[in-house]
Amino acid sequence: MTSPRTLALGLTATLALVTGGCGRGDEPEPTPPPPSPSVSPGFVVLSDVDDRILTDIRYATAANFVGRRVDGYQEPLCLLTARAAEALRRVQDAALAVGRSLKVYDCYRPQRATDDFLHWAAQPDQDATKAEFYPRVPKTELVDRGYLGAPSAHSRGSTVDLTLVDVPPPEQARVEPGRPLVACTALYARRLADNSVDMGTGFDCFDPLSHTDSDRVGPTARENRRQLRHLMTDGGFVGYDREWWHFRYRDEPWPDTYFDLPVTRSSAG
Ligand SMILES: C[C@@H](N)C(=O)N[C@H](C)C(=O)O
Ligand SMILES: [Zn+2]
Repeated sequence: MTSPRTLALGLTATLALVTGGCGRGDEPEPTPPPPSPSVSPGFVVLSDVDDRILTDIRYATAANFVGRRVDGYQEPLCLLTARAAEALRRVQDAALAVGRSLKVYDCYRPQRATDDFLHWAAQPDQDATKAEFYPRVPKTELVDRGYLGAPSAHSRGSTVDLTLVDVPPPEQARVEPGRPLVACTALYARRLADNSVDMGTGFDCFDPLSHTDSDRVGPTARENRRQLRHLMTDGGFVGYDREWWHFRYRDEPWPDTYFDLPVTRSSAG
């Protein structure tokens, strides 16, 4: 069993303390983790708890802001603490009752994946995905502006990135490598093919337009964001003012522990 890491890791810990990571808005400030015990997080695979929830684990593919599979994502699975997964199952019940389904983009995120993000963010020349994912924000500012958490609540196993999809779900087009990049801030019909409802921006669009309460998105997107937030808040999750897709389970079992197990079925249990 890989033990959780303390994050007394120089750059990562320094960034966490200096920037507050995703500690803005509704999210509490991340506290420096204590020396980590050797504990098993008790993760479950979300589809084992609720196979009605759609999954599109972008960091296990090249369809993400880094432009390649991210370190630690060995399988396209959503791992979560049992508590968060059960809560999400209840949110899915409520979503289906209003004709919509949840679709998760990211769940538990190993610390090595955050390290990969930070390493990528520190390479100004690796800007191949800028036109799509952060067209108006310099990559060197992604951490300071709160779009990348360091450390990230995702590594505690009870935080999810997700959206809403109509039921029955429209077909999702395959994302072709080498496709022309379209800004995530573009109109719904022009953005990266995704079967989700219009949220005003694509997922992982690092831009002020993604701020949950932005008044610069259209009325449909505003209503869809309100609906997602309402469903998640009622289910015990806390949103984040910088990213409409990011929610942390309020009663998380590991509020101070950051794990580094890879995303693979054998990390559950
Ligand atoms: C990278 C994005 N999907 C996200 O989750 N951002 C927050 C701030 C995080 O990294 O914790
Ligand atoms: Zn997130």
